[in-house]
Amino acid sequence: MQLHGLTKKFADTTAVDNLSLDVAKGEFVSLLGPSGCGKTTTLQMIAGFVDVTAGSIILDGTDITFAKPNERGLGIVFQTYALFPHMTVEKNVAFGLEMRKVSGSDIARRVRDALAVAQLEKFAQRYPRELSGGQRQRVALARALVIQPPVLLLDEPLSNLDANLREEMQFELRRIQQQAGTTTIMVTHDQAEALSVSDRVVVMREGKVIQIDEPYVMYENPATPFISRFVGKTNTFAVTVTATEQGTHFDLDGQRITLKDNANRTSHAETSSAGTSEALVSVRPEKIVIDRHGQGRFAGTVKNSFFLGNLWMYEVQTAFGLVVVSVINNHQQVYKIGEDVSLDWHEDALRVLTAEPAGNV
Ligand SMILES: Nc1ncnc2c1ncn2[C@@H]1O[C@H](COP(=O)(O)OP(=O)(O)OP(=O)(O)O)[C@@H](O)[C@H]1O
Repeated sequence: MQLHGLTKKFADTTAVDNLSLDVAKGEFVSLLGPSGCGKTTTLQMIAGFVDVTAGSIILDGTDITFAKPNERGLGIVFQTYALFPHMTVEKNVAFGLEMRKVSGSDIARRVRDALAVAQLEKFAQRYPRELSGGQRQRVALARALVIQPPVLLLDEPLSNLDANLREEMQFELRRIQQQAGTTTIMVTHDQAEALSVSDRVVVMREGKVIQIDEPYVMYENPATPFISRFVGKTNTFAVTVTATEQGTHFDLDGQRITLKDNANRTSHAETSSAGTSEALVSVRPEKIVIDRHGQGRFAGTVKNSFFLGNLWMYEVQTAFGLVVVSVINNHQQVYKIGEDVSLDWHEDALRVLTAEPAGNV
């Protein structure tokens, strides 16, 4: 499916601004961004529920920009997955095929297959009220997949589930999608969900696409300070970067730090005649090494500690601000509030983010 310059204006709001995206067959793409960034409007335009102001939607070579929703044949699962309460799971899943006048024996076979993929066989004769939230969500998925849609649209499909179930269902969603091989576009504001299930993530902000990348690439190389904070947690420091023939460096707490070539994702930094530019340097909490024996280059004091089960998170006061450090809980590295520590990181861990205009970070 290709989206070309998709734009939606509501009176004085441009909800979606010139969005282009090419989704490959079988690919799982997530639209990720904060509330109001235009994700749902994009999905609604693809589904045909919202008219397009400009641009086009191409499905398997056919322009469907102005097709009615039911002519598009897309599978759709919304946050409130309205199952038919008076129908069994089996009947709910069969409904779309009956509407399409598929023959009885084909219906039975396809429903059986869809229930198997969603691991719902033993619930086939139950009613929705007799199922848990996660099971109901799997019925909604099976119902959407059974029609073998060319594209499956998911709008915050897991947001009604509680935290544990949600995480479990992320893996389920990925498994079911891969097994069915269905091209999928999902809307979410949850970055962990987007990273864990998608082949590629599209980050949107104020109607515009600001980065499209594979989850790992996006996490390692966020294009802007906004993305580095929105996708995962990070520490940022404002520094003055100097470019010389020998390389690029900046000073932090009396140390000269030379940047590796891979550190600079954004190339449009304004460089002054002295060869300096203002930049934000970022380093992820898990890439910082904390040490109580003074092995690191930067001195600090533990201000706060948070136990997260698999991780400890420490807030460490340094000369260049409060730094968040995460350490895997391996029973060895437990630091107390008030303890003096030192911090360091591998030079590969640094990323330089060009500062966005004031008020836009
Ligand atoms: N029917 C409408 N009329 C006017 N403005 C609208 C309409 N629908 C959406 N908008 C506006 O368009 C912008 C994008 O909304 P959209 O619902 O696509 O965002 P979103 O990223 O999906 O947010 P959320 O995560 O909160 O659902 C918002 O500023 C919203 O107020």
